[in-house]
Parts: sequence; structure tokens; C-alpha cells
Amino acid sequence: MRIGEGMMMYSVVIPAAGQGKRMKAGKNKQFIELDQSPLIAHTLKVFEEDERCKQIILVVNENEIDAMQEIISTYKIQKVSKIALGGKERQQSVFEGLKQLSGPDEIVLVHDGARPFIRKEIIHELVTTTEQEGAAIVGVRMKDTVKRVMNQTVEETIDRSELWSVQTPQAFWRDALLTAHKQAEDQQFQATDDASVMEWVRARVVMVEGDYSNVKITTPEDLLMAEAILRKRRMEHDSNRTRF
Ligand SMILES: Nc1ccn([C@@H]2O[C@H](COP(=O)(O)OP(=O)(O)OP(=O)(O)O)[C@@H](O)[C@H]2O)c(=O)n1
Ligand SMILES: C[C@](O)(CO)[C@H](O)COP(=O)(O)O
Repeated sequence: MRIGEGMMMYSVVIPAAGQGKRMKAGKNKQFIELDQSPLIAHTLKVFEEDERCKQIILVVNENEIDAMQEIISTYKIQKVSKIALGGKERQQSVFEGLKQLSGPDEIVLVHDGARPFIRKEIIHELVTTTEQEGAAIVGVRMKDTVKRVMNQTVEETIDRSELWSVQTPQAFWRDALLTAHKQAEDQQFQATDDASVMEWVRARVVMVEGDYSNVKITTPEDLLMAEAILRKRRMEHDSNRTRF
């Protein structure tokens, strides 16, 4: 399905059914407020406002359905077409979300609810790359030296010129991703991202260079980073408005 100038549209599965244990907030971090709005509302808003996004499949904890519905209503997120129930691991949650999609094959993005700062330009580059190459993920080059450590002893320094810190969205053709997830479930293959599931079935996955602001809100320090990113983006927005 395309819109103006032939731009391919996409569906997005947003896993938000984790526990947020590393945040140590005593609740799912999706409900932590950033600039007076819940984290998940920031992420949903990005896709709600993207004209190329056809629909959002939100994956939630069963005991948080009402809370999530309230956020969807409060922030007028009209593109949430389905709510799926998450599983014990992220991979299972994503699979449950994918199962809600049907119809002709399409491009599907999987994007962490905990990554509120993804930029629309990167999303569009992922969609275009997937249309051409089959699968695309976003990442950034490693900034630190990386070493393999065992029993607190350095075993090896890894050449970081070939290493990337991988983020989301991760973009695929839906049928290929669903098939790979089904095989992974049948053979109990577990991975921490969807690209790994596709790599496991020997699919080619292309890396798109993103930016360092697309952080995953995971530990308390990330909230400080988030406030700084929000402040910077507000300043960018204000200066753009005054310029024209
Ligand atoms: N069983 C799970 C685990 C994670 N997620 C989602 O996957 C994204 C990335 O996971 P992570 O950052 O690890 O979130 P949590 O699992 O909540 O964090 P923690 O590991 O600290 O509990 C988050 O949006 C999270 O809500 C999910 O939908 N279902
Ligand atoms: C998918 C992901 O965000 C890519 O970096 C990451 O693997 C999620 O890991 P988590 O432990 O589930 O947060």
C-alpha cells in the first residue's frame, strides 16, 4: 500500500509488556512520566503522527490493558488497531503482536515502547531500505573499546570498527518475520532482537545508521538522558518556529 509519491506504508508492532525491572521504579517503565506524559505516550505519538504508518499493534501486560487504553484515549492515538497480550520474554511479546496482522504481505516495523526518541526520517529510511533489501535495522557505531571478559579477566579486545550498537525499529516483510518467529518458537530459539531471529533463518539484514539519541529507557540514568534530549528537541522546535 502506497501513499503520495509512491511511499510504501507500514504497520508497527510496539512491545510494551515488560516489567521494567532494571528501572527499579516498582512499575512498568512505560508509565513513567517524561515531560508530564507517560513514556509509552511519547513513543505512540511518533507513529500516530507519521503519515506512512498504517496501524499500530500495541503489546501490553494483561493487568495493564485498562491503563494503556486510558493513555491511548487521553493522547488520541487513533492508529492502535489491535492490543495483544505480551509473553514472558520480549520475543514472545513481539510474536503475539505479529499474529494480530493479516491480509496481503506488508512491511512491518518492530519498535520498543521504551524508545521514545526515534526520528521519522530514520523510520522512512528503514521502510525504503526494506522495500529494496528485504530487512533493515537501525544502529549506531560503538564509541567505546569493547572487550570480551571471563571471570573478571580480559580475554580479548574486539575490533570495534565492525561493531554496532543495535536499536529499534527493525523492519521486515511481515510474512518472512512471522515464519521465522514460528520456527524459532517451535525450535525454542531465543534472541534479544528480531533481527537475530531473521539471521537465524539465514535472512540478510541491512544496517541503517541512526543516531545516539534513540536511547532505550532502561535504567534510572536513562531518565536523565531523556530529559536532556527532550530539552534539546524543544529548543530545536522553538528555533525552527522563530526562523520561518
Ligand atoms: N516480556 C517482554 C519484555 C519486554 N517487552 C518490551 O520490549 C521492550 C524492550 O525491553 P526492555 O527494555 O528490556 O524492557 P523491560 O523488559 O520492561 O525491562 P527489564 O528487562 O529491565 O525488566 C520494552 O518496550 C518492553 O516493554 C515486552 O513487550 N515483553
Ligand atoms: C531490541 C533491542 O532494543 C535492540 O537493542 C534490545 O535487544 C532489547 O533488549 P532488552 O533486554 O529486551 O531491552
